[in-house]
Amino acid sequence: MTLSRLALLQATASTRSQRLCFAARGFHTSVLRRNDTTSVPRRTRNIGIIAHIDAGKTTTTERMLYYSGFTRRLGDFLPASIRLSHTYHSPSDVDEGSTVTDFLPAERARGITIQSAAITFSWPPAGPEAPESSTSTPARLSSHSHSINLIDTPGHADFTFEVLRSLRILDGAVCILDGVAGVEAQTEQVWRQANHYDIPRLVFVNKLDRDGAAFARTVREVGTRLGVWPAVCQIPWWREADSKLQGVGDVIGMRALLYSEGGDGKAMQVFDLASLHEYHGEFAAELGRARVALVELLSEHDDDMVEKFLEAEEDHLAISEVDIVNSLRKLTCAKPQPITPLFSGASFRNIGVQPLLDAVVDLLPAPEERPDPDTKIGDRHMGLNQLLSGSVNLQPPPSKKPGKGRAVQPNKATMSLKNVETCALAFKVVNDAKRGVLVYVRVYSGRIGRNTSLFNTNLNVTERPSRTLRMYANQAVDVESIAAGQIGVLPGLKFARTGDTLMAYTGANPKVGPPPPLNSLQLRPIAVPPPVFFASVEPNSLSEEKHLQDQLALLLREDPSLHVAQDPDSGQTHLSGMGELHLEIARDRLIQDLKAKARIGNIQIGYRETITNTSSQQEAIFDRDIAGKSAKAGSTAVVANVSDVDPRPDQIELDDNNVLSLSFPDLDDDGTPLAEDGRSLPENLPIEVVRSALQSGVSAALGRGPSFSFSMHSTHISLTFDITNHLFDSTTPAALSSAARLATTRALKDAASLSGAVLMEPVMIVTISVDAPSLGAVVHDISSARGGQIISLDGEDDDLAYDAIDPKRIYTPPDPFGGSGSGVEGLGEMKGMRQITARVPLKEMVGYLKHLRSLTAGRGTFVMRVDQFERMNAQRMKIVVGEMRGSFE
Ligand SMILES: Nc1nc2c(ncn2[C@@H]2O[C@H](COP(=O)(O)OP(=O)(O)OP(=O)(O)O)[C@@H](O)[C@H]2O)c(=O)[nH]1
Repeated sequence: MTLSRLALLQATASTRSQRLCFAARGFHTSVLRRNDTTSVPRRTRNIGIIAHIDAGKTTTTERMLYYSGFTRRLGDFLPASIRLSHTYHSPSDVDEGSTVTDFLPAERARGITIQSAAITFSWPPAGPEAPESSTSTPARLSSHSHSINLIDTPGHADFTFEVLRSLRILDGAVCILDGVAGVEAQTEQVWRQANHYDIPRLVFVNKLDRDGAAFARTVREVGTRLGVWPAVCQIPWWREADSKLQGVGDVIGMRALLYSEGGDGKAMQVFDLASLHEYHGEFAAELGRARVALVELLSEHDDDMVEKFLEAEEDHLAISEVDIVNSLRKLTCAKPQPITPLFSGASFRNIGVQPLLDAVVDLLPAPEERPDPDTKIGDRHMGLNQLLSGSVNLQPPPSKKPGKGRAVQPNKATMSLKNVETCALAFKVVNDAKRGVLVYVRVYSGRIGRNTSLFNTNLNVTERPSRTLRMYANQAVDVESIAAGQIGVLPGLKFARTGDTLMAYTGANPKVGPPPPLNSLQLRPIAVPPPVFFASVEPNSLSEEKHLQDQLALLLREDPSLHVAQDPDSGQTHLSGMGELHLEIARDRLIQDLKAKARIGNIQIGYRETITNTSSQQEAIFDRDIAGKSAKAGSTAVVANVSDVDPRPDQIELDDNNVLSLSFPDLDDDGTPLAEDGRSLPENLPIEVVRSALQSGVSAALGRGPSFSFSMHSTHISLTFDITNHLFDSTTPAALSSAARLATTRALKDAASLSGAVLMEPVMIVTISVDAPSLGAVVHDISSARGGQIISLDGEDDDLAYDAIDPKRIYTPPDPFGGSGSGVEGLGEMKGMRQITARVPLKEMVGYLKHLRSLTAGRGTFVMRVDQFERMNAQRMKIVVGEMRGSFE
């Protein structure tokens, strides 16, 4: 018998028919203790909250912080312990714009979450008020205080990259659904991304207090649209008289929690099954049915549960709470996840949040229980621990050119692994008005202390944090160090950007860093999606230019899905991003928060250019002074469309499907002259430096197409650096880069002059949710007026559709508003909202939300992502070019 159940029964023994009124275990508020034992990895949970926009992520997070004792009032801006020294008074809640996690001014103004904030708190609360029962009895994990690092992720489609960036450092996630809207398009998108990273997930069906709440339908949609069996662990408890949500039934612990109406949710009445039978017999019977369904579902996937069931003499209700939790935990952390534990409530009404927190601790994994983190060196992937244990051969393959292979010292690379002390991933950079730039890191091995030298493997620089902090929303607390499995914050770093890998390495000159190939190690690399919108940025005056460039650089450190390109001829700066809202927010951040004095032009679509012809060979010799010193270098370029060139094994993949092939006719792979008496590269120009300088020159040239100044797409560049004609005494990396840029630009112009430019446009995969009566009008609008192509209705022909889950086999309790529980008759209601998936050019989607709303009486929503860039036909190009000319005038 578990302690909580024991306590419950003791309490019920005296006045069995009376209802009990006490704060349930772990549901106390208490003083937050920062130096408790919760930094132990197995007592840590790194979790995120994911969902569709407005599902209630921020409200639920606020409640979590409140119940954990982190804030003293619902919606308090500052954590309780820090607030004591401030005289800060704030209104409450998202609607009033004062929540803890949405703290950027732009977020407050818009009432949506833009940047994910990382917050640490304890659950159950640590400190003297924490329950003492836990240490002696191995009951549920949630009877011990755990440290929860919570990342609040944004729900808007424009911030998908921000969600991805957070997902990769999470060990688990809570997916919040709106109990009225059900599974929405953005949720599906994020769910799939979480599948990609194998993130164990729980579901919380929120907003069940609202009229029209449909728990049963939402549960079934979890199965049919997210492709995972919903394991209903908590059912809503509707009031008999008026069907208002009053509490929840805990299917794991077989008890019911009754919340007082209008209360803060801390105190609740707890009924065990016997007293529930007396109080609300029908609900007690439903709780029993839910338990049967849960045990049946677990048994289908977990043989241990079958055994427990047999041990319990086939009585579903007799299986212990701990056995249920163990089975749920095992299946939640399985790869792929076959079931998702599902909870219910209404965080705005303070119902159901504490059991959800218990579930986070009980069912989601500790960092050490997660698979070995994906690591990349060159183009090879491996687990970090696998790498650090020395079981990966890091030797480069022998040179293919005969007779020129250099003997590599055996085990040299492997030996250097023992010097890797720490590996961490910078997953977020924020410019804090008070503390300067803060870099959020997740540490994967070792620990980061104050002054640890960190080598940035993306930028090849070493830097040291001035302090090590834990972040409590926008409040920072100093800590000695940040250990493996933890999330922390480093101030004082000047270069680290979101997504960079940081490594502490002993025994090397900090300026040089670890030896190759370790110096290129990447933790959990992600591909940055292509930007599809841009706007010009111009300083208000010349004197503002430097400040503007600094602030743009900061913006890019914060958000690598933004791009800044400078046109060397016009001097114009272009800021590009993934969506209209993305750029609008970037603009606000630049002007309002970072105080850049600049004008931002209209937001326009970022088309691409391509070529259909192969250029002639174009040679360029760069010969000019750079920083007062003469600099000279040369190179030769030929460009073609990628489809016209056979792929080479050593080609370099660049952004936008561009490909670079570098040729060194008189050098070996490692830079050694092929001829015995051949000229070699000078010491200050090793082959890696030459390669990287040439590549950066080519990338710069590709940023500006020959006809419309859009970036190039699907272009193959053959660049030749021949030591006899292109290397001079004054050759420097900067000169090499300039020569490569010049040669590539000339080749692009030559190719375009032969056949004219071709524009490419972003084509999106659009998922639209509409009410059934509007379906016809929306489909017609997409396919005729917008030139879109319908791919599927209700995900039927979608490649990604899940077909293994039969909604008739999903258990659900009945809904109070006419909906029904399990059974075929309940399925008709799922047709309430229909889903259209289509491919549509982005140009046709600009301003679409407003139009969709008018077609659907305000009920339609959509999300979209880039499918690919496609060549425009001549007629379409004429229209687009005409419009562009108009907008340029
Ligand atoms: N009735 C009801 N309203 C809720 C509940 N939870 C949240 N809301 C309301 O729903 C709206 C959106 O809530 P948020 O918490 O900001 O949602 P979010 O998911 O964080 O939204 P984004 O940050 O924009 O993605 C607000 O008006 C909340 O007050 C609930 O349980 N019941």
